[in-house]
Amino acid sequence: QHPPSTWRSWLRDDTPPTEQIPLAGPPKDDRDDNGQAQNQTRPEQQESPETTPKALPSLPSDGVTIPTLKLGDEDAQESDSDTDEMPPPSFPALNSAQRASSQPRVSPMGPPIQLPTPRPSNQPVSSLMPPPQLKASNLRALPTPQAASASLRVPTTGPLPNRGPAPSQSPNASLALPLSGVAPQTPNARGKILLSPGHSPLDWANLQRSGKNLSGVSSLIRVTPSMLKQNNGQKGRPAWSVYQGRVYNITPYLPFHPGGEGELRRAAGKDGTKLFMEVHPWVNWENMLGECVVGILVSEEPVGSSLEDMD
Ligand code: HEM
Repeated sequence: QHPPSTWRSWLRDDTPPTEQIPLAGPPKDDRDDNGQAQNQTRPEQQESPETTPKALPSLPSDGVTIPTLKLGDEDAQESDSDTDEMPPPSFPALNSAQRASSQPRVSPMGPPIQLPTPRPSNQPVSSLMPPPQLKASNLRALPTPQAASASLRVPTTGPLPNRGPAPSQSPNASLALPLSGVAPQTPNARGKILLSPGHSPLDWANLQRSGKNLSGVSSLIRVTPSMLKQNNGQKGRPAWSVYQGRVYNITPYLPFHPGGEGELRRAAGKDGTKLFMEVHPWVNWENMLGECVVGILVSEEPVGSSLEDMD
């Protein structure tokens, strides 16, 4: 398909436009970059490069819009010329179904040419997922001032847990502890006690990492109920306690127990699982007493049996 001769006339007959018109980069001299002057003044330029290129008189200059050439898109040249005063191509016909539809133009010279569909820059790319919709139900409600203050409130009664004594100039003088030295194990509102210095949870964690033998045994042993009952922490004996079948030496942990030594002693020499679970099922005793494991609780040994026989 060839363009109409009326606007084809300014091109050299022997030169296809795609070969002669520079399609990339800025103009290298002061010529017009519409391609007309370049093509028509080339011979003069080759003879005298200093001559300013001029359009030939055959160029229609009165009121005719010069088609703009786009980079590497010969088809765009044709579509640009369609918007001018040039007559449209003879095929397809103006009232044909091909023009009415959005199908690409069918060329008699070859397969249909797919025109790039211009996309407005403010519309999303269709192959991408749309952004998620924000629903009010998906958002967590902010805590109300009442709930926030209740959860963050410092206990109003008793000493502060794991802290030093309150200063004497405390605004609430009636709750201030006497600065007498050793901190008493006074339960607070949650039943926690004031641990003596050097017995914080962090101190216990450091002691567990120290490598000291906290179990009191050189290797894990089988503990019978009678052995457990004997090691109840009284008369200088160690305090053993069973939690879910494992026997722990709770003796070194006694001064570190946030609930107080007395509470912990209630489970000495017996199975403390039920007591433990009643008070603080969220506490991970396997981690906290990992270095205190003595062994496992077994049923009472028959007389004469040994550990080897049970293997
Ligand atoms: C050897 C096993 C035990 C370990 C490792 C242990 C550990 C702990 C820990 C870490 C806390 C602080 C909990 C917190 O701040 O949320 C605590 C508190 C407490 N524990 Fe234990 N405990 C043990 C056994 C027991 C037993 C047998 C009792 C009672 C018979 C007991 C009674 C308490 C009480 C009353 C508190 C204070 C209240 C509380 O924090 O909720 N504990 N214990």
